[in-house]
Amino acid sequence: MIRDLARILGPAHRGALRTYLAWLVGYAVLQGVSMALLVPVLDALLRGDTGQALRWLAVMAVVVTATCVARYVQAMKGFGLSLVTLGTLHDRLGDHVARLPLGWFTTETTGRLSRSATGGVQSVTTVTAHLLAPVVSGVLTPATIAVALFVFDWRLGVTAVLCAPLILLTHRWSAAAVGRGEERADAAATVAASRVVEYARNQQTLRAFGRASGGYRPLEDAIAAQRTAGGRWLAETFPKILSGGLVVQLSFAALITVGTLLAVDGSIEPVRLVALLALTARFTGPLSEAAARAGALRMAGNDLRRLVEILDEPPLAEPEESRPLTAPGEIEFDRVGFGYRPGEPVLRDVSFRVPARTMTAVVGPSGAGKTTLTRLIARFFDVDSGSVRVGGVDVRQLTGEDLMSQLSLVFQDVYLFNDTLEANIRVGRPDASDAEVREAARLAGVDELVARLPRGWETRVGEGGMSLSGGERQRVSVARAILKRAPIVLLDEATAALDPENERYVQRALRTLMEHSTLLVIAHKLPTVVAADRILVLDGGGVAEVGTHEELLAAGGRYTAFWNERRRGDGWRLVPTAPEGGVGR
Ligand SMILES: Nc1ncnc2c1ncn2[C@@H]1O[C@H](COP(=O)(O)OP(=O)(O)OP(=O)(O)O)[C@@H](O)[C@H]1O
Repeated sequence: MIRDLARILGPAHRGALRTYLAWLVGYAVLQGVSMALLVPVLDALLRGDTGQALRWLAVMAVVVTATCVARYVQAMKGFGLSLVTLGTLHDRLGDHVARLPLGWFTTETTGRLSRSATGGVQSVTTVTAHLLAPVVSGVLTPATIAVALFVFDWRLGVTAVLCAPLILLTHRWSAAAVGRGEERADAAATVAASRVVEYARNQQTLRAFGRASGGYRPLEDAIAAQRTAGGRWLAETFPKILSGGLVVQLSFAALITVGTLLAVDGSIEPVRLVALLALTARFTGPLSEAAARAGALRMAGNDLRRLVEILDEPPLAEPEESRPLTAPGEIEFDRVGFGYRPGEPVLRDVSFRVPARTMTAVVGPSGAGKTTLTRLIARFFDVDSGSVRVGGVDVRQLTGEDLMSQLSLVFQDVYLFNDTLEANIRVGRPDASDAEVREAARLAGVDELVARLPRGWETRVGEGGMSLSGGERQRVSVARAILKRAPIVLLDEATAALDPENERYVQRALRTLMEHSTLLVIAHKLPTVVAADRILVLDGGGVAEVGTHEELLAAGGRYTAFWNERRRGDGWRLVPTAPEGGVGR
């Protein structure tokens, strides 16, 4: 745990951690020594040797003063460190998460991150503020007392030393059970939390299918599992915690028994025995305190480990500096192999080139890997084999910033910030002039939308853009892309969002984008496919066919079959609905 803490604090604060630990150890030992000094003081007092008692009392006063100073310093340093831990953890988590591959952010990992960044960080800060001191002093103070018992009477010392491992083992056993139980309870709580989010997010779907009132089975199961894990945790750990306390009391009883037997035997004076029994009472007190806090410390240790695990997630390896682009605006896949899970390839040996300022339409059955292609270009994931090149350079040899400056992404899941429409478009290029923002909005059909909204440009769109329709959100996203003027645009022509009106605007926007950029479009609409310079047919994890619409129809292969099938379907129309016509060069 100390190692994890040192790793989180980093080299800048490791010295402070060492100093804190040194003061803590000093305090624990001094506390043991000050307690041990009770024996000669009481011994002298009970004998009636006041002078000797006063001399020992003076020594004790010095040691007690030193103990108080050490206690104060270690407590202040502990609090200071806990504040440093809080700040460092938030900074490091923030920096690290910003460098993680986007593919890392699943519902589960996001839930884990959110729990760790809030409750987990709070729990870790209690380690140096509250938990470590009682546990360390609860072990070291009794150890010092055991050494003193040896000095005063070796037989009592041996009894204490024999009891100590038993006490420590019992405490370790119960703390380990607390830790294991907490891990299970935490895992169940994380699942339950993500199910709650899922339940809230999917209300629309659940209601549409009449599933909202009858309960949501995955959520109920997750809550039941959380309850079971919590109950099991309590049932397993409670007896162990109790037995920890029992062992402490039994050890105290053993020390009294041995002391009494020695007094009966006459090998220890009753007066001395009284003094030694006062010391043995102090032997068990800190141990009980340590036992009480050991479970909490173990839980904080689990939180710490989970944070370290997040910080250990390998970030996207980025070069310090990008390699210069050799073919600006070009996209190339060179024998790319990729799968989301090991042993389950989605793309196999995929090679193709999209020359600069041309338009390529990607078509293929659902699940063929069309979206995956765009994710690899944007480096949400790294390829397993081969290379994806943007502007002639492997995306792994470009910094994240430089890669993103080459790309505009118009994907299905458009996120709109809870801000005005204008601010949402300006995200594309924050330093754009007002006129440029308006022009981009006009080309994407957002101005027509603005005219309909009560507060026009100042209309705030809700969090995640919920107050706009899917098609309207997509128009805002297209306006962002137009404004950004990136050399390459990756566009997913979301079928659901493309009613005839939206489609008209998207087609117009595509024409504008084509003037400056290379376009890779996951195409669902016939006009887009027909207008593309090249069509890439993706199937079975590979490129099945490449060519123009005419070439591919003439070839009579997979595209022709696909075309005929889709032409019969709703999503494809032979005649473009747009009055201005389809996309044309
Ligand atoms: N994040 C992910 N984790 C694991 N598997 C994934 C993930 N995203 C996609 N897949 C799987 O990879 C395969 C290709 O998915 P992809 O979304 O690229 O297909 P697509 O051709 O775009 O499909 P569609 O037209 O239905 O959107 C599918 O089998 C899909 O289940």
